[in-house]
Amino acid sequence: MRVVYRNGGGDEMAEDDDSATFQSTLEIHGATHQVKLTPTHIFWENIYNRQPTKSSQEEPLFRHFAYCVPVKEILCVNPTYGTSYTEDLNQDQRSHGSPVYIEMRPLKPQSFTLSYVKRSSRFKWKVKTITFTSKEAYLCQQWVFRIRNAIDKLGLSRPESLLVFVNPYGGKRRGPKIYSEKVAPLFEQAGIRTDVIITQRQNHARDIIQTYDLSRVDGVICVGGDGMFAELFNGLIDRKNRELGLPQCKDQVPASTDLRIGIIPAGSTDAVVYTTIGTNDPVTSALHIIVGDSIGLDVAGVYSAEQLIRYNVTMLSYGYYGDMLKDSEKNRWMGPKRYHVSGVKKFLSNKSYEGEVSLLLAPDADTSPRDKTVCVSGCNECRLSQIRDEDRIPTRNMSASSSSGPGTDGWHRIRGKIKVLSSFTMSCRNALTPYGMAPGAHLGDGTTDLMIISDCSRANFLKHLLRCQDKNADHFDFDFVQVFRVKEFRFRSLHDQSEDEEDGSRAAGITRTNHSQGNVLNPKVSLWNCDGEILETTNLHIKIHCQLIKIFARGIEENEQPVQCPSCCTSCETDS
Ligand SMILES: Nc1ncnc2c1ncn2[C@@H]1O[C@H](COP(=O)(O)OP(=O)(O)OP(=O)(O)O)[C@@H](O)[C@H]1O
Repeated sequence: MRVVYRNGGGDEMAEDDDSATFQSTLEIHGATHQVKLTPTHIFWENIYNRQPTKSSQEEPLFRHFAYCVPVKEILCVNPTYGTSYTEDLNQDQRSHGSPVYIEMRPLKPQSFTLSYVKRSSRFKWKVKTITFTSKEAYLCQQWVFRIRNAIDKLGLSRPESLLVFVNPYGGKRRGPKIYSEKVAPLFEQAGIRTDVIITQRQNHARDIIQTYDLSRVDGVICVGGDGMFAELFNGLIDRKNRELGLPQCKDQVPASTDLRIGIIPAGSTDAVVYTTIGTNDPVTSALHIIVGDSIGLDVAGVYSAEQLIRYNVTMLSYGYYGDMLKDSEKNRWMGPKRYHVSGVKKFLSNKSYEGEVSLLLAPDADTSPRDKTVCVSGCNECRLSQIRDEDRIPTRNMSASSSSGPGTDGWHRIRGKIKVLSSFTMSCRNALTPYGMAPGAHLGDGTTDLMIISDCSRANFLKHLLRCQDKNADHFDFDFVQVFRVKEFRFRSLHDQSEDEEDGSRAAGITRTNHSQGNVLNPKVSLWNCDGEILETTNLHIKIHCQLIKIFARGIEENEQPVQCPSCCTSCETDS
């Protein structure tokens, strides 16, 4: 028999005949249910609600609705005990009766609660708790044991201990409140130990990571925005490579970090959580951490004169977005609205900057930034890229379609007045651009989507900006916009006297540099916006490192739809 099962994320087909490892009848709200456990799912259905097939055409499917939860999305299962005798005594009896109480509880559980992930509105997860009861206490003990065993057998690598950094300064400054009210109780319920540090200053978290005993934790969490996340992964990559004695320079592939990073969104943009989970809901992020999700993210190494400046994962942008960020820092008190104010100011100033972009196209360019395919959970392109990267298969070179052809070294060169030069290592979804600034970019394919907007009129630039917010429009489809999927690129300003250092001596060690501070005063050069932080070095060389870090997420879930509870459902209980 096959049954259509229903969980919070949509109807799901699952075989329930042969693979049941445990089953019995149990009661939910006094109604008898048939409950089954298989290695991957737990199912329950009200045995009196079975709907026989209406016609023979429905065979072999015996279609009726039951409930199904994947074992990997069970948060915890706990026995519950009946009320104690003393709880039945009223306050008067307690205070004036016998000074000594003997607590009398049933020794064995007569019920157990199952807490699991339930999908609510788009991409959002919440906790659902349901209580199963039985007159046979032994049966409840067995269920708790079997379900815990099923979770263990999946080998999910769920965290037991976490180092948590809370940024009290980012976004609307609600990080500490979000953590203590929405996230800490969930970690506690899941039995996760935490060491919580409220950051006191910029780079505080990065400094702590350099010396903290990381062997004690299974992950590092930031409660903050993209800037805070960047601090954490920069700190972790630094630490790993320092311990291995690897220099962080352009020609050295950095070692990847083992510890996963979790992000509880409390920033202004939260592009990483929007792109990897689909929503900036703190509870959803906490639940992805608790169930032990994992996904690899590409990291762009940003180098100047061969030396590493920093690592980047979202947007790295020169021109308009750099100027806008610089201006917005003065208005941090406005919260996220500061970006709108500065965006308008910089739009009106309509500046472009002369420079040269050199780029090396992605070697396995079966995909393009303008593909309509979106990187989703379990993305095949990212999986293949990781295998290719591990095997280091020699790559072929492709010619660019709209740039000057490659030189003998395989590099394409584009020179001119540039309004925006943006590299998107992920699609960079956010509240304003729901499909992201680079909708086709992948999380882990070892490439970045490089957009070049040439000098253009304000009206044309406005058209482009408006299209970024329209999911049906292609904001790359203008003659002043070019986009390439690249593995590596360089930028050189035609007006930066202070930096012709690409051929300088190779740096060793992990010292990070920030050259040419003098450029801040040079009106002919702009700044870089690197994951929402300002970089004042103008001439940069960028290299993408495939899936260098791992985070607690699974990517955007395709076809995810909330499901309305049918009226027959007896399973709905408390949402915590
Ligand atoms: N106590 C603190 N005081 C000042 N700055 C801090 C403090 N703690 C952390 N920071 C810094 O605050 C910066 C911004 O933080 P965060 O990324 O969390 O918020 P945001 O910039 O508002 O959000 P987003 O990056 O998503 O736009 C980070 O660079 C971080 O280093």
